[in-house]
Amino acid sequence: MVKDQQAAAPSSAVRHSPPAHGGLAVRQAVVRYDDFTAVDGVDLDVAGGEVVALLGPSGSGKSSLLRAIAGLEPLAGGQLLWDGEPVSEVPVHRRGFGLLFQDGQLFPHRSVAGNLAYGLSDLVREQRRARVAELLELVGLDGYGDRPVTKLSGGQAQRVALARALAPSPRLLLLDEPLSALDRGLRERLTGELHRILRATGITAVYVTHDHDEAFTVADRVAVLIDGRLAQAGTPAELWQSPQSGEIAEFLGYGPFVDAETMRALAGSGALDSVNLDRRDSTFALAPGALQVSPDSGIELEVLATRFVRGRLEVDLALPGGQLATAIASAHAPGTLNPGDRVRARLDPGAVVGF
Ligand SMILES: Nc1ncnc2c1ncn2[C@@H]1O[C@H](COP(=O)(O)OP(=O)(O)OP(=O)(O)O)[C@@H](O)[C@H]1O
Repeated sequence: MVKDQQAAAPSSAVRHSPPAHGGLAVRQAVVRYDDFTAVDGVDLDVAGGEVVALLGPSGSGKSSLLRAIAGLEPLAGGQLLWDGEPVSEVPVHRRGFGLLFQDGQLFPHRSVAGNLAYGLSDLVREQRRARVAELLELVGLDGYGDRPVTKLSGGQAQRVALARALAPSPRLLLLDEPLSALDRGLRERLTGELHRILRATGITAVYVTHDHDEAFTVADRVAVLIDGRLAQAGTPAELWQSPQSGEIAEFLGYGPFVDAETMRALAGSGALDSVNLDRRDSTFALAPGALQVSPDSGIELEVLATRFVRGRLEVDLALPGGQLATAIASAHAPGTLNPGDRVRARLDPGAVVGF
């Protein structure tokens, strides 16, 4: 697999702006394992220079679709086009696509520079050296060229793996959960880094993740897969503002879900007419932070538990229907609210969607 990836047609320059042409079209893609259908008629377009995240719960078919795009899994139906040309029958190493997996699969016996230079054998020595230096700078590892890869931290190793995947300037970069083996803090930092690096190269990319925050940070558009089908695709803002089903909203981090009666109690009269709410809806989903503890107005609710998270107090409250909802108590110091206390809470109607 690594060999195939490295054999992808190399070229010498990092692109610093999106290509004028190029783009992937997935048409009615089907991936089957025996009689189990893992990807079920997915249509997806990725324009040149665009980063699209495939987001979905475990087992929703994200990796299967990515592997089919790479050519590592055959399509049982549908088509893949690059720049309008069919590529479904093109072997992996001739697609010109780069791959990056959770475990970057570096060559352990080579140095950092040796790993990066592997796919650059068509360049003369000086060009190769310059390209390796350029890539190390791009991923924030200036001066690490001589390091054995066995002496890198997990985060550094994934940066090297990314640089190696970018080295031959693939026309499409396919990333499968590239940060999921790292701990949370590092993952959050590297997510922002990845966003910067992908933008700086102007590369076209498909990024598989089950983490909505990661998808929203890295991608221009997000395609949500559920049970092998494309449930919804849009920009992060479009998805967040208008999830098309409760299932998608839940997966994006909305919750709790409340009925219209509870919603009316929370919102107060009139609030159901505000932008996002429709009186015909029967279920409403609250975004994280939709409820705020307020000293002087709002509905009175009982405190069930409190937590101090990232410098602010979060309070679990019992809603009128008995459900639990977390509110932010920005004006309260830790220890000033306790289980059993009653507080007032206000709802931000813009942070609620109805179904
Ligand atoms: N080689 C295989 N043989 C049989 N079934 C498979 C194979 N690979 C995946 N599957 C099944 O296909 C479905 C989709 O798997 P896939 O790995 O594509 O999902 P995913 O969304 O990437 O999940 P995860 O986030 O857990 O990696 C799952 O039910 C999985 O068990």
